[in-house]
Amino acid sequence: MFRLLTSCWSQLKTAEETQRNVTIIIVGLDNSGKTVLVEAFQRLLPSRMNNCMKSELTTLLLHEYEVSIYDLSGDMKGQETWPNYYAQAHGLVFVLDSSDLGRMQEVKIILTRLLSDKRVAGKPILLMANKQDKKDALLPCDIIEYLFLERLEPCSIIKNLQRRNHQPIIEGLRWLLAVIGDKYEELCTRRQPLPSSIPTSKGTRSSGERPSSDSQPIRIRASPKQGFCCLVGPHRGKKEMGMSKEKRQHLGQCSMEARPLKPILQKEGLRLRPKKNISVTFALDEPMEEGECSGGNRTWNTTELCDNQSDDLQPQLHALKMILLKVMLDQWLVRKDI
Ligand SMILES: Nc1nc2c(ncn2[C@@H]2O[C@H](COP(=O)(O)OP(=O)(O)OP(=O)(O)O)[C@@H](O)[C@H]2O)c(=O)[nH]1
Ligand SMILES: [Mg+2]
Repeated sequence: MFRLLTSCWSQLKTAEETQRNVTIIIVGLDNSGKTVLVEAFQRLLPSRMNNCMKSELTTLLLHEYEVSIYDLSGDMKGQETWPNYYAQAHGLVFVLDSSDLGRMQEVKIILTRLLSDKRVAGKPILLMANKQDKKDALLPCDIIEYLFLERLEPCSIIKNLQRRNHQPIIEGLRWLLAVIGDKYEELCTRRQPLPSSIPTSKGTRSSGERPSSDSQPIRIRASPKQGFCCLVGPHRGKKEMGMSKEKRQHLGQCSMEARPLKPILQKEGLRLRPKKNISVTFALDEPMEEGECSGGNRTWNTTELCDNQSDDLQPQLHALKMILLKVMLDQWLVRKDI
């Protein structure tokens, strides 16, 4: 009996010792689906009530991680508070509404601003292209093209509305945690506590209030096998690969002209450069050629999901709800050009 108790105790201690506390912030424009995403996480994973009752904070348990997730508001007032959380975060999730073409330029600008922040540089970011179920949604390769994401991890996940399996968003979170886990010590040393008082905006999470028409919980079905590469691989037609003329025109009608991120960063005195000896999986750089999709000429670092791509996915592409684009931001350095 004593031995049994000792063994239970030592197992408990080991579990405690190996537990890692991770902080993730979820950002993106208002109405992009951040809160819905957190609610989906809460449904899928064991969560913990927070004593401090901060409405924007959710604590989830996944494997050896205790994950504190801050769901930050995306309206103008909320965006002003984001920088307060950067130093505390181990990693970020950026959610964008793929169907809101009129705000794609705004997405690009805030993403640029985000990536330029020294407190964010080197931290992993999971980019989620949400609302793929909407008929006007930009295809993932269009988003890559528009945001000038040159390359993506091929293990990105596609969500399919038709099947009842939420596993992919968990896979996305797992990916983020795995990257954080790899450089946990380093990320921890960079962390700073939250400022004691952060002005709140209306957008702190309030479960339950959802505007009517779009009110669908996330239903994501695709298995991790449905890798991003099946959307952007060379077997797709050129027309599908590039942005349609109408969409380009629509984007062109936005109040602000689309500009590559690199010049924006340079104008702001910032420079992107790849780390030496590391294969780059995500680059913010020059725009691609017309009709060329980032997947067309990429060299995949891993064959894991490319091998799993399936042609029978093709008819379902427009029914996809959400796509996770795993962005290896940590393989790029953003630094002040002195
Ligand atoms: N059609 C569709 N609607 C979605 C999807 N995800 C979220 N929505 C809807 O989009 C609206 C906004 O979602 P929220 O999660 O509140 O957006 P948010 O990013 O938290 O917005 P802020 O808190 O204002 O920054 C809600 O009506 C959701 O039901 C999706 O994948 N497809
Ligand atoms: Mg919200």
